[in-house]
Amino acid sequence: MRHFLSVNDIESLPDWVDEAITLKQNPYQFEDLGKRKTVCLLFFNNSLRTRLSTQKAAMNLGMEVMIMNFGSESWVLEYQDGSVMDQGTSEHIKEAAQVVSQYCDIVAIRAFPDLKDREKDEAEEVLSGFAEYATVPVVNMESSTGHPLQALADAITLAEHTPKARPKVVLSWAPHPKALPHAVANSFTQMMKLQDAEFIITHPKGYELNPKITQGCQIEYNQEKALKDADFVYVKNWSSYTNYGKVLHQDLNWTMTQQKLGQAKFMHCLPVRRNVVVEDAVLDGNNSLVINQALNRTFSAQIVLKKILEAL
Ligand SMILES: NCCC[C@H](NC(=O)CCC(=O)O)C(=O)O
Ligand SMILES: NC(=O)OP(=O)(O)O
Repeated sequence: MRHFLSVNDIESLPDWVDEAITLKQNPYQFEDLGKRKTVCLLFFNNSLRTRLSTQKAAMNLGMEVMIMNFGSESWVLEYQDGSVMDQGTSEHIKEAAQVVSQYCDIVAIRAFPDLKDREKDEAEEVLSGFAEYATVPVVNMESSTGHPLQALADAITLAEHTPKARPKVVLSWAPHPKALPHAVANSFTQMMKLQDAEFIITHPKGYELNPKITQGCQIEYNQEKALKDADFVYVKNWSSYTNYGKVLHQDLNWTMTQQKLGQAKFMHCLPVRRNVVVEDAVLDGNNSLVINQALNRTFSAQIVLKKILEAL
């Protein structure tokens, strides 16, 4: 079965990016491919872009779309094998995943981490549970550890705006009042490893990402040094990985400003906290690509759904 669970499920990043850019010119080219096919979007967490862009992508391919806020509207699921279900969980993932599969041809899932127990989050019980027991392909719409649809949209955006063959791309940590997941930063890093680019990650000490993911990446603790001559600056907050799920500090010296950005293009997956993560002048200026990134979410989802439909 052809699941799309992580950046590793992108067969060829340059080919998929090219295909997405072509599709963007003619989004209805494959409007018959999804005829009488249904995608079921299950949300355990909030969303604006992922929900609407994935729905739009499916509609462009002629698919039917069913959406459910699973976290608030369905039964609380059990994931443990062999558990005695006499506590708060009402239905096992084994039945739920098989049942959902009978109503659709593809199931897409958003399930964020709790950010309390690293081992539990890394086990990806929701996404992996569905991937194990569903009888249809599963798509990751942001899980505990990855957001591959976002990374693919970011690759499309980079390709559309790159000024040179080997751009300098900086992933810069930013302050945030809440403890946020590592998923976006993880998938962006994994995607950048597949690019011909000078890639640098910058963050305060203590905010190191999973070393398995950043292995081989340049890490620079001095933000100013990292940002020098950058072509693209991707800003994102994440909570500590080593001191798992903790907000160590909210140092506003790391907020992205127009002055720090210089001539570089600004990127962020959204939603973004204005004047905490990034100052107004950047978002309201000409170098912000955030709205383009959000548009490209449609085409990253459309490429993924198209590949899956073609393999059904
Ligand atoms: N899907 C894009 C980002 C989702 C999530 N951000 C958030 O939860 C921000 C919420 C807030 O700012 O209250 C994250 O960082 O992974
Ligand atoms: N970028 C992104 O995934 O946005 P939503 O959380 O609004 O879907």
